[in-house]
Amino acid sequence: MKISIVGATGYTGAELLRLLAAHPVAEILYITSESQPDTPIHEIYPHLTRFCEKRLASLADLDAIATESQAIFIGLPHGHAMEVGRKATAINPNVKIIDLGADYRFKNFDIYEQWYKVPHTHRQAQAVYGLTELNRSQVKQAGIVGNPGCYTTASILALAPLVKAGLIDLRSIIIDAKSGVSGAGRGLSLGSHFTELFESVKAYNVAGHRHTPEIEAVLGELAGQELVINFTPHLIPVARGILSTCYAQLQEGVSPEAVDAAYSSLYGDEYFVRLLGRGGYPVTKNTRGTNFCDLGWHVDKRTGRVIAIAAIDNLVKGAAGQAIQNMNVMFAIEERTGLDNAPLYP
Ligand SMILES: NC(=O)C1=CN([C@@H]2O[C@H](COP(=O)(O)OP(=O)(O)OC[C@H]3O[C@@H](n4cnc5c(N)ncnc54)[C@H](OP(=O)(O)O)[C@@H]3O)[C@@H](O)[C@H]2O)C=CC1
Ligand SMILES: CC(=O)N[C@@H](CCC(=O)OP(=O)(O)O)C(=O)O
Repeated sequence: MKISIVGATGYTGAELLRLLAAHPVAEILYITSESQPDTPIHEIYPHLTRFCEKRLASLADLDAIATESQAIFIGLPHGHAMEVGRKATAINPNVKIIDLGADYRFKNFDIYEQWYKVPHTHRQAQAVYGLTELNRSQVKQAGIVGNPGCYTTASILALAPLVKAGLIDLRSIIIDAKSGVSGAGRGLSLGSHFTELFESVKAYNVAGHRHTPEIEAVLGELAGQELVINFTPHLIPVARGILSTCYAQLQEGVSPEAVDAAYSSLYGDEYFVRLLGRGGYPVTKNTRGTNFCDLGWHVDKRTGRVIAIAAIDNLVKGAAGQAIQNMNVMFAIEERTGLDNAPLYP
């Protein structure tokens, strides 16, 4: 399996390199950076010393990258990935693309343009949304995968069983989610400054975060009808981890056992979804550095609401891990390959 990573100097690129170092089948051909070409990657990320000491190439090498690779992971800001995807697939129509950003996540390009404020220049209707547990059979056939966002992975996994089984009022969904700061990438900004973050928690992009239309599109497809949600993200002073707490009104007469059955039926056989059951409390630390999503749910008899909670590592199940899970599925490699490590604890 010959693969390359475009945008290897970002946090998701570095996490791909960390995880792929333990992948017995993937051979990394090219890794790229536009700001630091020719630099050995372990000089930028010393934790990769002995695991990946490759010198960075750049997009000037895209002809060779596209021709020689079977798959290209793209870890670039939105708007840039689709240009790389467009050029790479023109050079080699057989190369598979796994984009970690938003450019291939939407079937409705108007919604993408409305929320991301850039024109969509590679409109591939056949691109597959890479939430592996929900779309495995399509991922298997895909040439291009749009890997989901981090908040969306946790929130959709928490709500999908309830939506799919028709157990909740679709107009009542509220998602309250918290993310570690690596979710914002490696670039410097005032918001990710230690003194701004430490000993503090804040909400941001209330009623306007870009993961809102992504969650609505996927849950709407599962429900077979359009829906709208409230989604409020929060920044917390940790490096990794997302905790997504999701609320919805249960339909009249839905029993707690019916809620339990919806979760077991969708995820009972899923290795990377660990069901903590009714009354379970997922903890981000238990998923740290791994591709697991831990799920627990509660039924509040007083309010008639169900509260579903998901914990993931934003850089793994929320990005690089799920991207490798998708690569494994696309190339008929056992799905856990390179991803079956225990969490670092405490
Ligand atoms: N961080 C997270 O938890 C998650 C991130 N994502 C998405 O994955 C993608 C990568 O995120 P992340 O790794 O966090 O981002 P970073 O900001 O950490 O890294 C961005 C990467 O893109 C490159 N880059 C930046 N600007 C340009 C440009 N104009 N042209 C070409 N390359 C550029 C940088 O390379 P260099 O400067 O060396 O050229 C770097 O390798 C984004 O789309 C993000 O939204 C998705 C899920 C989770
Ligand atoms: C903490 C933080 O800033 N998180 C990022 C989401 C990261 C992610 O999943 O990004 P994309 O969907 O854009 O690929 C944010 O809120 O924009």
